[in-house]
Amino acid sequence: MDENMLEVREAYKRYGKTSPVLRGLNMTVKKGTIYGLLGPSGCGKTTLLSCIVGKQHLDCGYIKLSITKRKHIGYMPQDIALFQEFKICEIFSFYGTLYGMQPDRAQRRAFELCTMLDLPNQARYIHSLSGGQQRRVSFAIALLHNPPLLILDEPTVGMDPILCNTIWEYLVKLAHEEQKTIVITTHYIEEAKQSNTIGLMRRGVLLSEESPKQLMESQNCNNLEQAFLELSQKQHHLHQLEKQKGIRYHEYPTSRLNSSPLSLPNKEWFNFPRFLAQLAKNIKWTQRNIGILLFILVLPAFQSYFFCVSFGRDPSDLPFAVVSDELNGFVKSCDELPYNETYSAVLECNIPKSFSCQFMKQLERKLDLVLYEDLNLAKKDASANRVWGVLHVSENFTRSIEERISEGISTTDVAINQSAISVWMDMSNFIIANIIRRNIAKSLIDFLQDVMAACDIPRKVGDVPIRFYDAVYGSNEPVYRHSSAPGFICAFVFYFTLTFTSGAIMMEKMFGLLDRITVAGMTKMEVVLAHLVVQFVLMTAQTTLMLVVLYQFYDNPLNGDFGLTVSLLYTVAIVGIAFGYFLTELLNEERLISYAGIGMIMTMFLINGTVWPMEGAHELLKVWTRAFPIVAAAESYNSITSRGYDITHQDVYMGFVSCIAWIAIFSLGTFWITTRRKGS
Ligand SMILES: Nc1ncnc2c1ncn2[C@@H]1O[C@H](COP(=O)(O)OP(=O)(O)OP(=O)(O)O)[C@@H](O)[C@H]1O
Repeated sequence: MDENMLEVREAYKRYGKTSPVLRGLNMTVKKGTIYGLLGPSGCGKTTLLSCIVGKQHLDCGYIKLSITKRKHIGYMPQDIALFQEFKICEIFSFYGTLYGMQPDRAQRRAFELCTMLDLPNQARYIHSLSGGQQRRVSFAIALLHNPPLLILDEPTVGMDPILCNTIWEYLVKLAHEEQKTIVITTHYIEEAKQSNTIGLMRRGVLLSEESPKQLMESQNCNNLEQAFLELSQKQHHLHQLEKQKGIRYHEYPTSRLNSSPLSLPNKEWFNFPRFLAQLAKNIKWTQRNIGILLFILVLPAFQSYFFCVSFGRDPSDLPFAVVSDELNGFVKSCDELPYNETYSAVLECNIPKSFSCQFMKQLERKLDLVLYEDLNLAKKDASANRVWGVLHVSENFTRSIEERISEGISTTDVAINQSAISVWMDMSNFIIANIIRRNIAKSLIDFLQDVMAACDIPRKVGDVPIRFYDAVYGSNEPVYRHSSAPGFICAFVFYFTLTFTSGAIMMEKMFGLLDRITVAGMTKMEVVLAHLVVQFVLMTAQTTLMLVVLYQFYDNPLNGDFGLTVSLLYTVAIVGIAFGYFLTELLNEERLISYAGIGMIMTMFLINGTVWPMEGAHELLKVWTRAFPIVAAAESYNSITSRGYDITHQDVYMGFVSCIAWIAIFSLGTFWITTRRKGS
């Protein structure tokens, strides 16, 4: 092994249940040599390199490296994998810190590489560079710390031939003069001639592993392409023969006895400079995407504002038809009624105009009354959705009301019928229908009290015989918004942190950035902590704005301890972050994560009491609904803010317990999927 930098033995690898990509591959790379790995597209070169640098695990077999630290590898992935919002110099400084280089050394080395690779001014942003220039920056990063082992996945794709030549000359110099070991994949077979060894890969195995000269001699060819063709044909014929004879060499092994991860575990789980570099990178990204930042900051405040001004307020300007036969054929409106007389022989009622007008006066405070003369026309308009309903008052309404008061139980059936107000309503909207019904009933009670007063009877005689004392919690005139606010606030805090976390992680994952920085030595812990710092600052700003809107500008109840309220919101935010990480590991696709996030928040709104109280849910749902993320937290938030409970109350601490349990579940889930993924 002393002579060898890298050994791969009996390597098997497949993705899911598909046919294996690596089928018992063996590879040996000597120290101080260039190893050109050639093969057709899809033969498994990138998969093999990913296993060598530790991005993935083999299913079976092992990889032996004679280096001891991850940072001894210089890795250039196939994807460009660069932070687009960074300047060239900032990228070098970032990777310099990851590799543990002194800033001035990193700068000097960056300058050398930029000159050699003919890169533009280091103050240029990555996104302003051409594809080829970005590839060269990516190549320079792999060389930055002058590592003993270079793993380069197609570094020369799309490059100018002169530059390719310069790069190969440089690689040859590195291998021969500085004893660096280089494993390089390329599609340009001819350029690989400069390698010391060529590995020809096809169908997941190496067909040969020789120097270019030996390879051409052994295949009796005078160029590498022909040699590769010869070997491929031999492999094909052998494969056909084996198939005919029913021999199945290189099948995926049923046991995983030899499977082993890369022999370079990252022992240092946390390194402060690396953490700072990642944090500075996150801050820079946030600063350079100021539009997104402002959107993230202001959106919750806007949502809170819209919630306060639109949610739970009584619908107004609802048109409602009134047909009063007391007026019909006589006058057009109550204003035109000329008289003021009593009809009762017993009572001396001082009736201002008529009782139907008195009732309408109460009702028009709540509804937009439209007077009709014809009942059928009013009903037609209700059917045509022009009014929310029709209210009909009979011709003898005032007289029959008086009779009901004066005659009591001797009131005639005719008077009882004529004193009843008839209503036909559009009940298609549950909330509006119930509010109209409530308003009619309330107006009727107020009207009856007016009648009592008009007839010189104490007002309270017309009162409903029930007395509501001061509310134990909340107000005597409950506002729907107040009871929905806890569910709304908790769901939004959860959702915002979830989207920000998954967005940030996916952005790094999608372009291969996360893999690259991980290979360069960054640990998951450093990535997570750096993200958490930015997330907490943003979350604090978001929550502050949200709370100001909800509690300073609008009168939502805040009766409990403010510190406890904020602590609960932070706990909810951590659930959102944990769920964000979980989704990014589970789904690995931005679109699916968005669907999952939206599905989650919709479900929350349905079951956490925002739209309807949990107590109204089906019995079976009621049993487990509190176990759902954020539902117990919303209940806890309500108990703190509306009832003023403290942490010792079960309703309050169960919110925290539920959140902590979900944080643990999502974190363990993330950990489990991460470890499984590497192996698949
Ligand atoms: N993450 C993945 N999930 C499922 N299949 C994958 C994944 N990555 C690669 N593959 C499949 O594995 C096979 C080998 O892919 P790989 O990228 O290793 O080939 P390659 O030789 O590097 O190809 P190229 O030269 O085009 O880059 C391909 O069939 C590819 O579709």
